[in-house]
Amino acid sequence: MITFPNAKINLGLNVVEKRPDGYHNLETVFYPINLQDALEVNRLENTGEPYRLRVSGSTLDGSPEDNLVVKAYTLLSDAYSLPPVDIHLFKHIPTGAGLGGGSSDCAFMIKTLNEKFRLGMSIEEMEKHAARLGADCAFFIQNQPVFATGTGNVFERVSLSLADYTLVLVKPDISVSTREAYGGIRPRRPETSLKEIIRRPVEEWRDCMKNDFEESVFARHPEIAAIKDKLYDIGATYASMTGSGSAVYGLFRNRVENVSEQFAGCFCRQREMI
Ligand SMILES: C[C@@](CO)(OP(=O)(O)O)[C@H](O)COP(=O)(O)OP(=O)(O)OC[C@H]1O[C@@H](n2ccc(N)nc2=O)[C@H](O)[C@@H]1O
Ligand SMILES: Nc1ncnc2c1ncn2[C@@H]1O[C@H](COP(=O)(O)OP(=O)(O)O)[C@@H](O)[C@H]1O
Repeated sequence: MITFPNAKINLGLNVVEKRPDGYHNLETVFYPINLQDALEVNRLENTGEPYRLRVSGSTLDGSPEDNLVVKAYTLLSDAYSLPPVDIHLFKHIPTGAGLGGGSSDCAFMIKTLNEKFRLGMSIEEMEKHAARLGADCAFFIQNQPVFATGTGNVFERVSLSLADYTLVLVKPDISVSTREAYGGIRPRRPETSLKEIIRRPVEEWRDCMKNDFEESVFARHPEIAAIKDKLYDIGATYASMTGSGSAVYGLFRNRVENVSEQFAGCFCRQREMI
């Protein structure tokens, strides 16, 4: 069985408070985008191993046990009797980007195992398992635009469509650690809730929709700030870093000419919004 785990962007991100467990409560809108890995899962016959993982496309650091698709398999193996599996992951979504690629692979692995081996889990059960493996994994179970609170695991559906926009996504060759990014933040509640801001026209977002990670990440990496400025220079209606970075996106009313040349040296993709 083959599925295509997609990336997300954050529309605004407010880190509102630090929790006693060291994590942070946030408010953000998660929005799925058209940039995908591929994940194939088959039964593994006659090898005696519980699983085999092959990764192609871009390389990933760490051993197979560190991979979130294997963590998802291992977690579900504790609760259900699962046969050995042969996993092939084609990585296309850049990592350390704020695009949630690893989290999406994890959630799609849970959905695949549920369907392929008829585990009978409800959406809520799958979300609960996903949330144990990463703060933003649960979003990818339903994969619909949501206003997210808590650590990024409490969702409220929002009726928002950006289907009329073109996305330009630019990821410089810089990785930002999520843990470090949270460390650079002084949490506070925004004056206007994001839930209210997303109801305004996209043209107004530039003046009121903020990603709280930008201040400290841009101070450390001015190259990332320069990408955002350039996206506005070439006509973006709205531009922002996504999540804890380092990818930056622009929403455009029309397609952009020669976009790869404008951001030479960066991973750069242009896609219609979902
Ligand atoms: C910043 C966000 C916003 O969408 O996305 P990304 O930039 O990773 O895509 C998420 O909150 C990232 O979620 P995720 O990437 O799943 O985080 P995890 O692996 O669970 O946590 C990595 C580390 O970040 C910190 N962390 C994470 C989430 C959170 N709400 N508060 C935190 O303080 C913790 O120090 C944790 O050890
Ligand atoms: N299947 C996977 N794909 C990508 N990263 C993974 C995966 N499994 C584990 N990881 C680890 O998770 C970390 C965060 O990955 P990812 O979710 O892609 O980025 P981000 O948190 O920037 O959105 C990476 O540093 C990587 O080592």
